[in-house]
Amino acid sequence: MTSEAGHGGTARAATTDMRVLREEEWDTWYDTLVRAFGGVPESVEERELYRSLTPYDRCLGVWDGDMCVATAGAYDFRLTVPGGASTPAAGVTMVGVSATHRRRGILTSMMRRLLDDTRAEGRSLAVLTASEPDIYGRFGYGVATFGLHAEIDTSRVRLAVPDGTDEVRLRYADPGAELAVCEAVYARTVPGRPGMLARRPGWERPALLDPESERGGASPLQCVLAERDGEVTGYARFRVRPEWGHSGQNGRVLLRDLTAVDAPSQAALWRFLFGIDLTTSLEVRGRPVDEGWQHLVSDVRRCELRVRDALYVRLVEVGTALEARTYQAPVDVVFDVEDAFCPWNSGRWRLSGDAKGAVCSRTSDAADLALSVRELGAAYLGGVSLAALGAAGRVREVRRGALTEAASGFGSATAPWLPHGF
Ligand SMILES: CC(=O)SCCNC(=O)CCNC(=O)[C@H](O)C(C)(C)COP(=O)(O)OP(=O)(O)OC[C@H]1O[C@@H](n2cnc3c(N)ncnc32)[C@H](O)[C@@H]1OP(=O)(O)O
Repeated sequence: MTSEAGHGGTARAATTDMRVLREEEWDTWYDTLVRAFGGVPESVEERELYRSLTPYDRCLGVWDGDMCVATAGAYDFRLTVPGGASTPAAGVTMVGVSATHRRRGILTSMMRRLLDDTRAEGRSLAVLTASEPDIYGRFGYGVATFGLHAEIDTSRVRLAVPDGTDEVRLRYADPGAELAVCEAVYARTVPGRPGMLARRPGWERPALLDPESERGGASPLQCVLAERDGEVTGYARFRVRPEWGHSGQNGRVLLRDLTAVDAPSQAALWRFLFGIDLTTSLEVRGRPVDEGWQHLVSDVRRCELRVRDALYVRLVEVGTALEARTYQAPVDVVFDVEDAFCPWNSGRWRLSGDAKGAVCSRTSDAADLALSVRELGAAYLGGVSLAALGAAGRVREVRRGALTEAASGFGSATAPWLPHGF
C-alpha cells in the first residue's frame, strides 16, 4: 500500500496498490507511462521494441482500483566503472505517475521499493536518466556524466586528420545486415570508458529504430563502416535531411551514433560526416565530452558546443560500490557519508585503493571528508571532481589535504559517457 498522506497539506482519501507488473497488464501500464509523458503515441515499432525489453520482474505498477496510475522499472545493466570492470547496475526507467495522482508520494514509494529490491539482489549501483534534473537528488542520485551536443557548420569548419586516416576504407552498409559487425566494434570499446553499458540481450535494437513517422523529412537510417587491413574498426549511423534554399543546398547530417576502436578510424568517419555532398551542417547529440574530433577542427566556435546532464548514479551499497572500481592515484581516506533515503550507508567508511584495487569498510576512525551519497554518486565515474564539489561547498574537508588526495584518486583520464538512453 502506498502512503496517501497528501503533500502541501491536502489529505487524499484513496488508497493505491503497488505490485510487480504482469505480462497481461503491459498495454494498460505502458499507456499510463506514455500519458505521463504527454500522451503522444509512439510508433508501433518503438512500442513493440520496449514491450520486448520490459523487465517484468523488476517493473512496478501502482493501481487505484482497476486504474493503473503509476509505472516504474529497472533494467538489469552492466556498467563500466573506472579501471574497466563491468559492474551490475539497476537501470531505473519508465517512471510515470498520472497527473491525477501526482505529489502524494507515489514516486517516493516506487523509489523506495526499487532501491530496496536492488540492494536485495546484491547490486550496488542504480543509474538513470532524468526527465527533469530536479527529481532524483532527493533519492541520492548525483549527475555523473554529461553529453556533448554540437551544431557544426561544416561549410566553414575543416577537419585536420591524424596519420593513418587515409588508409581507412569506408563503405556504405545496410544497418540491419551489418548489425553484428557493428556490435563487435561496440563491444571492443565498452571496457575503455566509464559509463559504457555492456550490451544486454535485445539492447542492440534501439540503435536501429527507424520509424518513418519520426524522420521529420530526413532519410532512413544510413550506416557507413570503417575498415583497416580488412577488419571493421568503426561505424557511423546517421540520417541526412536535404534542404534547398534560395542560395542553394543546405542539407543537414544528423548523427545517431559513431563508434571506432582507434583514432584514424574515428577521424575517417568524422571527415566523412563533415563532407557529405549537398550538406552544410552536422548535428550531434550526447557525445563524450572529451571526444577527439574537437581537437581536429579548425574552428571550435562554429561547432556550437553545449553540454547536458546525462547519467545519474546512486550508490546503493557504498562499500561494495567503492570497491568495484579502481583509483588512478593512491587514496586512503575516511568518508563520513550522509544518506537519509538509504540509511544503511550513513556513517564512516575507510577507502584504501589504487590503480590495482580497493578495500572499503566501516570504520570508527575520524572522518577526513564529509559528504552526502549524492556527491559520491556524482564523483563515482570520475567525470565530476570531488575537488570541484568541495569548492562548491558540497564536500567538507575535515583533514587538510584529503580533498586533493581523494579527487586525484577518483578522477578518470577518459571522461565517463552514457552511450545511449534507456
Ligand atoms: C528515470 C525516469 O524514468 S525519469 C521520468 C520521470 N517521469 C516524468 O517526468 C513523467 C511526468 N512526471 C511524473 O510522472 C511525476 O510528476 C513524477 C514521477 C516526476 C513525480 O511523481 P510524484 O508521485 O508526483 O512524486 P512524489 O509525490 O513522490 O514527490 C516526491 C518529492 O519530489 C518532488 N517532485 C516530484 N516531481 C518533481 C519534479 N518534476 N520537479 C521537482 N520536484 C519534484 C515533490 O514535490 C516531492 O517533494 P517533497 O517530498 O519535498 O514534498
